[in-house]
Amino acid sequence: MKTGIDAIAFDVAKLHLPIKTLATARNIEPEKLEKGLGLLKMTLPDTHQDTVVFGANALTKLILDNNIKLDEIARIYVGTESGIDSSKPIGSYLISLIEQKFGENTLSECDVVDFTFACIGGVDAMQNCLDFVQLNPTKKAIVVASDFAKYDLNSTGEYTQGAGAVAMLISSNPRIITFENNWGVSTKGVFDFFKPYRTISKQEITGNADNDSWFDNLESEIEIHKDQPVFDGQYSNQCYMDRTREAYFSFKKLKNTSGTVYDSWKSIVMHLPYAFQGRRMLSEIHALDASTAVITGEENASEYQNKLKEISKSDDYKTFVSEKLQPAELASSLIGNLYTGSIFMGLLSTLAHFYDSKKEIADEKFGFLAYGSGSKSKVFEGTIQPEWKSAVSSVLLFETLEKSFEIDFETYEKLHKKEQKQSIQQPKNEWILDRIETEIPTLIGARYYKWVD
Ligand SMILES: CC(C)(COP(=O)([O-])OP(=O)([O-])OC[C@H]1O[C@@H](n2cnc3c(N)ncnc32)[C@H](O)[C@@H]1OP(=O)([O-])[O-])[C@@H](O)C(=O)NCCC(=O)NCCSC(=O)C[C@@](C)(O)CC(=O)[O-]
Repeated sequence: MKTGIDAIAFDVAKLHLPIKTLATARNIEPEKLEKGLGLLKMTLPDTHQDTVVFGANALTKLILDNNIKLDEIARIYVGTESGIDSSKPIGSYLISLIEQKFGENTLSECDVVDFTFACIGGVDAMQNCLDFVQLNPTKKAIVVASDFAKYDLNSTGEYTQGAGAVAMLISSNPRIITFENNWGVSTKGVFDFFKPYRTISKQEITGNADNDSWFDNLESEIEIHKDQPVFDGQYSNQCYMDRTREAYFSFKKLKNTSGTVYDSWKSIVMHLPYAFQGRRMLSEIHALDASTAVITGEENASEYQNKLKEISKSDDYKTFVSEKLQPAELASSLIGNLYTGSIFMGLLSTLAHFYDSKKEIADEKFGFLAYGSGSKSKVFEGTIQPEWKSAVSSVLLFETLEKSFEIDFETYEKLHKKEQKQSIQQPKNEWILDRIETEIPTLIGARYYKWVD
């Protein structure tokens, strides 16, 4: 029995800062960001938006565009690394918002949970839902991948920021893509990128050592939460390359083939923290799995790196990139990193590209290379289904991204520092964060959302 993605919808932050504006303000050559990393815009949440809002908007679109009957949905599994609570999952918020709009108890028998493993949590949620549908072919599941990729000002991650969500209906006999049950996996516990609990000593804040209560905090250390990660950019690239290579060859072993795996893939969809990450990282796999050996593994470290550089500049590799990788990069250049949603946005970008250019891709195989810091990679493949075009015709990806609203650098910094209190754009036909409780002791921090027509 076939299982896979039957329908897909997205919601991306509607504000953007042109990368050129950021480059100029930060004294970086714009060509480095545009031509070196493939960045054109970075999207940013408005003051009324957060991870719940993006997830709920994508989920609402998925339900409305595809006339989904909520009593058929057995589970909604969320991939996110931008949780807003250490106990209550984003999934719990999504249930209450969808019931607010579609009727009380419409999802009361639906199983929900969040999956967190940096950018790969959405793929973990999907794999789990595929297994579930395989066991329960009459049931359907929804996967929502929602995140806000926020980095410190002036950091090397700053130009890769982005925000939004992708929602997908997982079913048997799906219209868009079916997945085979071969999952190459590579895992290693590392600190390439993470969001630790951080503390500041109360003494540093108050200037005295007596540990008096400070805003009801009795502990001598004050915990702070930051959306921005602690990370080592170049090391994270190395971990990405190592895990992806290992998962790719583990996948090849599962397929029990001696042929070049990527040759059987029409398109390759990778986790893209920025548009050109895939093309910058894949030259090694391209060489190692080539039908005629280009690198032997006998080279010393610097010879090996030089050879990879040479390969990445070769005509053969450039053709490989433009044929197999570029369609997935298109949306990423206009959005930035979506963390868990990035790989699914890459799929949507590829589908929208072939749809807009009127190319038939039914029965073609797509390869997926997922990565999450911390670190884990999963490599798997899927086959595009005959009804893919009708299933994506209402998605209007590039048309929607074109309408994004440009902001200036000053507004960007105010939003980043949370100094901007008023919405930049009036919300319409979407969820908004209405308020956060500050008074009632048993509800402190509770977040309330509402739909705006
Ligand atoms: C990714 C890095 C490290 C990049 O770091 P960087 O310092 O911005 O850039 P770089 O120096 O590594 O590379 C710039 C490229 O631009 C080129 N260049 C230079 N000047 C010019 C010019 N004038 N004209 C044209 N090209 C130019 C230059 O040659 C080079 O291209 P290459 O040849 O090496 O491919 C940085 O952006 C960063 O720290 N990002 C945050 C972390 C990150 O995204 N890591 C990626 C892997 S980890 C991951 O994907 C997981 C993640 C991050 O999504 C989190 C999760 O899992 O939750």
